[in-house]
Amino acid sequence: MIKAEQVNKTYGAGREAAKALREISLELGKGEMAAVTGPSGCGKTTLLHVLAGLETPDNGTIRLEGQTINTLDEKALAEVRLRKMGFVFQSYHLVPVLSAEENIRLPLLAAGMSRKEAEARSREMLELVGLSNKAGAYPSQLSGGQNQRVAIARAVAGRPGILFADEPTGALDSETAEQIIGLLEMLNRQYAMTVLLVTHDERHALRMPRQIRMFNGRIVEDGGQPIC
Ligand SMILES: Nc1ncnc2c1ncn2[C@@H]1O[C@H](COP(=O)(O)OP(=O)(O)OP(=O)(O)O)[C@@H](O)[C@H]1O
Repeated sequence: MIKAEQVNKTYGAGREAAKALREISLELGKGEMAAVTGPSGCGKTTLLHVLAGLETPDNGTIRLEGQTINTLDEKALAEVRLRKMGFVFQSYHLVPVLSAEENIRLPLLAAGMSRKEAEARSREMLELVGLSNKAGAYPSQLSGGQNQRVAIARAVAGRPGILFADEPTGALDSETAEQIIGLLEMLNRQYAMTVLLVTHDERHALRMPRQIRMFNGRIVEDGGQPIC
C-alpha cells in the first residue's frame, strides 16, 4: 500500500538544522494497522507528514500503491490526497458554520460526487460512527469525542485506502479515547483500510497489531524486532 525507502528529512540549515528523519525505510501492506510511538520530538509527526505527501523529504522515495508521490507537483499530490488518503488529527478541523452532515459532505462534493450521492454517503458515515441523530448539529453543539467521530467520518467518507491518524485522542478523556481507537479498529476491519496511528499512549499502541518505535529520527523497532 505505502512504502518509504531511505527517506531523510531536515528542517532548517547549518547550526539550526534539525534532522527529523534519518534513513527511514518502511512498508505498510493493504489492510495493515500500525502504531508509531516514541518520545516527543523523535519524528513521528514528520514521518506521517512525509508519508502522506504533506511534506517533501530531502531524498528517498515514497510510493503509494506503486506510484511515487514525492516527485508529484502540488496539484497532482492534492488529487492523490483527496482520493486515496484520509487524515485525522488531534484537533478536529471541522468547519464551524457547517453541520456534522455538511462537514462530511463537503470533501465528497469537492471530489466530484453528485449532491444526492454525497448526502446519502454522509448519512451512511454518520450512522457508521454512531451519530445518525446529530446530522444537523454544529461542531459547537457536539462533545470532543463526537467532533472527532465526525472528523473520522469525513476522513473516510471517500473510502481512502489509507488513513493517517496523528494523536487523534490527544484532546480526549481516556474512556472517549478508547472508543475512538475502537472506531479506527472497526474501520480497519470492515473496510480493510490501512491505518497508521501516531500515539503517545502506550496502551493504544499495544492494541495495534504492529508497533513502530522511533528514536531520534530513526525507526529503532518494528513489529517487536529491533532495527539496527
Ligand atoms: N516545521 C518545523 N520546523 C523546524 N523544525 C521542526 C519542524 N517540525 C518538526 N521539527 C523538528 O523535527 C523534529 C521531529 O519533530 P516531530 O514533530 O516529527 O516529532 P514528534 O515525535 O511528532 O513529536 P511530538 O510527540 O512532540 O509531537 C523535532 O526536533 C522538531 O523540533
